[in-house]
Amino acid sequence: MLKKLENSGIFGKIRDFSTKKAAKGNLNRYIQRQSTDEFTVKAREHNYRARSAFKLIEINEKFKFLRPGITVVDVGCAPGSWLQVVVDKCPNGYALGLDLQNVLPIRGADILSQSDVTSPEIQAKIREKLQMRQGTVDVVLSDMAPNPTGDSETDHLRLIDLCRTVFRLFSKENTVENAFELSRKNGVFLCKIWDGSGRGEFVRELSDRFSMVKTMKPMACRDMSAELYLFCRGFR
Ligand SMILES: C[S@@+](CC[C@H](N)C(=O)[O-])C[C@H]1O[C@@H](n2cnc3c(N)ncnc32)[C@H](O)[C@@H]1O
Repeated sequence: MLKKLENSGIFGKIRDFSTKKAAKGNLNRYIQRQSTDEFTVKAREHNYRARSAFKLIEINEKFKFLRPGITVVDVGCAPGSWLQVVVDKCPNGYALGLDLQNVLPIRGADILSQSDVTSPEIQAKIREKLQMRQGTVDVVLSDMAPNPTGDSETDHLRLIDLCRTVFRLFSKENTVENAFELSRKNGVFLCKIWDGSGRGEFVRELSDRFSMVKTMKPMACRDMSAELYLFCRGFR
């Protein structure tokens, strides 16, 4: 990759030699981090499908919300590393994952591939699957990421919108036809956002419905990334 960039002439545009050397050095370090960073290596060792497994593991170590026997819905689950963690931490529970993309099967999880959470038909399917269980959900996870447009503010607002769609699906006074119920006994909603101007308002909306809303950036998030996780507990 470094060679390709060199050939593209990008470094030729930097006149100052020391700056050029520093830029190449930074990029080299970045490329190395991509393929060998601690979490990528650990993910391979533990057979997780993605390094993001360690984000959920860290958040769970802090808040201890994944436990045996619970029902978990994981929205935007592909390739499936969060689901792998859920299945592992919640034996005898029920894990339902869905994603726009195809997701390879995971033993112990129910998966809806090629499924858009904003579609009423898919929402009806989720509700149907949950009704076959006890009906309420203990934990709703959303690690969704829409395709980036390149404009960070637009991307930020689109992701908040997606998170809001999920939030409204289990909200008490919602009028969404296919809503399902989040447990009032310590129900948890964990969602990823990309930081930006709409964060405050969304956190306020969540705070109206949850007794606790915490913002965190797990160690496995890449340094440059604007991603943050909102952990909400105590649904009312
Ligand atoms: C960062 S990945 C999730 C990684 C996953 N947590 C894991 O650990 O394997 C984000 C996913 O969100 C999905 N996604 C984006 N918009 C979606 C939507 N409207 N409905 C369902 N999934 C969506 C994408 O297809 C993508 O696979």
